[in-house]
Amino acid sequence: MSVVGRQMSRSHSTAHHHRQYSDNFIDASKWLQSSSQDFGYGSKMNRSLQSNPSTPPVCSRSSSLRNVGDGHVSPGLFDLHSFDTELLPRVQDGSGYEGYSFDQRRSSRGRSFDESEPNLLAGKVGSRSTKRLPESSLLKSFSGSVDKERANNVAKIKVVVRKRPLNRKEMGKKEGDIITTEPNSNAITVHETKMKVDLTEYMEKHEFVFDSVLDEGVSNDEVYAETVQPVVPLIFQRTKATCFAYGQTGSGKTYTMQPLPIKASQDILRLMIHTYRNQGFQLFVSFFEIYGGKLFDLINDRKKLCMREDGKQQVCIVGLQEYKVFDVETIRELIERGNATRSTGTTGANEESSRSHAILQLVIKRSADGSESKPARMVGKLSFIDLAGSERGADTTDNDKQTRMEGAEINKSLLALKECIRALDSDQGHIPFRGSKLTEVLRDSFVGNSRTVMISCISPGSGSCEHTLNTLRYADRYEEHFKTK
Ligand SMILES: Nc1ncnc2c1ncn2[C@@H]1O[C@H](COP(=O)(O)OP(=O)(O)OP(=O)(O)O)[C@@H](O)[C@H]1O
Repeated sequence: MSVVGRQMSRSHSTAHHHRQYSDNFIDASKWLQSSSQDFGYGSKMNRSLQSNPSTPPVCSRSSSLRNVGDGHVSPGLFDLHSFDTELLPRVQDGSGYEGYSFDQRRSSRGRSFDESEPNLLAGKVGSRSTKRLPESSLLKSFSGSVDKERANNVAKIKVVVRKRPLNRKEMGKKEGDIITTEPNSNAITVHETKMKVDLTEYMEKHEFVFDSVLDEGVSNDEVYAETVQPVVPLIFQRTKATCFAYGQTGSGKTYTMQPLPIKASQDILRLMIHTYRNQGFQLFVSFFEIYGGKLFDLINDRKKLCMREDGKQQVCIVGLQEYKVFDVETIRELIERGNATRSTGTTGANEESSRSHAILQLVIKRSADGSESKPARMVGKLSFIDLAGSERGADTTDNDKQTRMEGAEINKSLLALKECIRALDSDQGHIPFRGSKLTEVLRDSFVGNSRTVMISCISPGSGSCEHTLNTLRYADRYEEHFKTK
């Protein structure tokens, strides 16, 4: 298998096993899940949600054809391919950082970005120093030729493993931590207890190597710096980037994915305000889920969506609401709204959300000349996907027909996703995106100038050994090594 983009170096060490026990856990809420349906939007929110409830009319050839309340579905508000990125001229180089502080501007509204961090990271006490790119370096390093160089340096595919701490339940069951990581290494070892025919126990070690291994001491800020932050500037350069969280239920997918879009939109807005100031970039958010092979808009009352292919075999999600956003607070509120819909929608509680794939997209658009009066077209896109629990794919033997069918659908989509990532990894011309709804929806993220980050989340307890091995094998791009003792 090709080693395209293999990154063996680490930006930080995994040495510090400052274990965080379940007391540090926040409740297993879904993405920024809100307990209330009433979000108490302030005036700013009302403006953002009501006056910009969707792709503005100027932005899309299809945008004027809105989805109407009587269930009639008209050409979509959000058409993944209606914006031909190739028609756009490359954006001008950044106009430079002018010392204008976005945080200062935000603080005039009484709350800065960084003040909001604790909400996102609640319950996670980072045991390491946070390794974020300083703002100035983020802004300065992405202009002109540096952009191109950096784009080439960002791996096309990056696979990161994140191990969470043992939780109270696992400790209660006296489960041991069977995962070890090495300092300054991207290797991870699973210690599996096995039994011989004479019933004596032996240990089989499974060693894997990934692009990056993040142990239980790594904070969400560090996860962001290691995964999504490097690709953020690239989406201004016509890149489509996708970040997945894969793993069994309870392994930390939501905990990991939850803060990433907020952090990414902070950086996107910073770049729009500083580096690409006055260049007409606009940021849009959409949030939907794939449940049982069907699409639902999470920020539009779980409205059922349909996917169509146009004459050019380009996929459109008909009716998906897309919100133009100007600040992180609005994005946060939209995500909360989506999460609340996801977990309290007609299909039920959290249990169900681990059977759906949640897809949040940040899309950057710009008109050909950067003016607001001309239709804006997609420049780049960043998709965050909180995948269904991987073990749900095995629900195919369940007695309940619905569960079996859901399991089969999840299985199909996770396998199709793996096939697509493998095809990308080995630079195959043909990418089998037709294998499932999930991969079809993500079609444009796999073709052309794309970046993919897969975060494999694993539980450390001995009771999860089989699922952990399955997750690591799913993500494995290199060779797995076995040792017994
Ligand atoms: N790295 C971590 N540090 C501390 N707590 C964590 C970490 N990862 C996950 N947790 C906690 O573990 C629990 C399960 O995590 P989470 O809900 O993110 O799992 P999940 O993989 O999304 O599950 P599902 O597939 O059911 O949605 C939560 O209480 C969460 O706060």
